[in-house]
This record gives sequence, structure tokens and C-alpha cells, in this order.
Amino acid sequence: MAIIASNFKTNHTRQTTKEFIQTVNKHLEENSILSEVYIFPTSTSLDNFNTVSNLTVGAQNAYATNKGSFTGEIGTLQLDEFNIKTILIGHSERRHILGETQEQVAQKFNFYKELGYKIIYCIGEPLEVKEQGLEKTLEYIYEQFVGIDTNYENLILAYEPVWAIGTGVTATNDDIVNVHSAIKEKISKPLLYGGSVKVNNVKEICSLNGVDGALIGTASWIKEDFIEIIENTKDI
Ligand SMILES: O=C[C@H](O)COP(=O)(O)O
Repeated sequence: MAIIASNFKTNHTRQTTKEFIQTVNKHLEENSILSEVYIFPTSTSLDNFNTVSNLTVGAQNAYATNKGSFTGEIGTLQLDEFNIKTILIGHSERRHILGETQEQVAQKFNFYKELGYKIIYCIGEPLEVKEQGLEKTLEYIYEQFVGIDTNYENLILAYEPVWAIGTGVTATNDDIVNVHSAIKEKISKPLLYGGSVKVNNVKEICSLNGVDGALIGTASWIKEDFIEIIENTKDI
């Protein structure tokens, strides 16, 4: 059964998030679709959504704290209000745009692991590393596992090559299979692919060896498209 996740990034409002989640939820329920579906809205759009058991709403980010003085951040006090127990950690935009170091990412991972959160942990290499070949790419990716308990029971991994994110350039099937099979040899966890996944390539990508689903940004932000993505992958 495919795992399909939508990362809203900095898109949608409280109102459109609510409409999106309710529409997706209704579709899953009415069509008895059993795929594991995740939606990560902005933190301002989190709420107590009433969803079927295979639709989970998670946080794109939170600080490694219950509460405190961390201006602009949220902690578990705020997540608990909406019963959010799922979080994305290590996304490339947080690493490369917001400057999160591996040490900070690992600290966050361990904090949320201790609390039993479901963690979708992202890894992936920038273009200059990819251009140095598979060996260097894997070396770079393995560095992103430093300080991370890859045996954690509530862990899903997401391989997202930075050069493929939001660029419209999807990794080739060979690129994906090479990296996924190498990671799978070391770590026995569900592994999603992310990076310019679209309505018309999601089925092919999710059918590749070692791919357990997709983490999707741009192509998932229109609810009808996200439903089509779910439809296209429901039998995998
Ligand atoms: O979290 C999602 C990924 O960053 C992929 O984004 P994208 O589908 O817009 O390339």
C-alpha cells in the first residue's frame, strides 16, 4: 500500500486547508481507499481535524521543546492542542534555506522520538554532490543519518534530491532506484521519494523497486490533483 504525503510548505490558508482536508477525507472514506495519506499544512492551519484512520495531519516543523522562549517557533504544547503526533524533520528547505545543521536536526529528531511521534525524516543531496556520482551522493546522504536512530519504530524516510525539489526536474528512475536500494540495504524502513513528483509520474515512481510512496509539494496543492495522485497509486 503506497504512502502518499502532501507538504503544503508555505501555501494555503486555514480556510482552504480545512476544505482540502475535508475533501480528501471524504474521498478516502467514500471510496474505501486504504493508502496511508499524510497532509502537512502550515502551522497556522493546524486544527483538530476529524479524519479516517489512514489520513494523518502532521506538522511541517516544530522546535525541540514543550514550550519556552523561541520566537517564531512552536512546541508540543501547541501541537498537543490539535493532537498532532506526526512531524517532518530534516526537510531540505529547513537544512538549506533556514540553515538547520545536522546537529540541530538530530536533536529535534531525538526530542520527537522520545515523545513517540511518527517522524518523516528527509535526506537528499544538492546538485553539486549528485554531479560527483553515486558514491559521493551516498556518502553525503549517510552524513544526514548522523545522530539519527534509524531503528526507531515510528520512522518513515523520504529521499528528496535537492535539485529535484520544486524544479520540475524529477530524478530518473535509475537515480531513484540506485539511491533507494543502497539506503534500503542499510535501513529497513519505508522510503518515500520526493522531488517534482506529478500526477502523471507518481504511479511509475511509486512502482519502482525500493520506493514505498511519495512526498509531494507543488503537484499536491490543488485538492483535485492530490486526489488524482491518491487514485493513481491506490492499488500499488
Ligand atoms: O516536501 C516535498 C518536496 O520538497 C517536494 O517538493 P516538489 O514536489 O514541489 O518538488
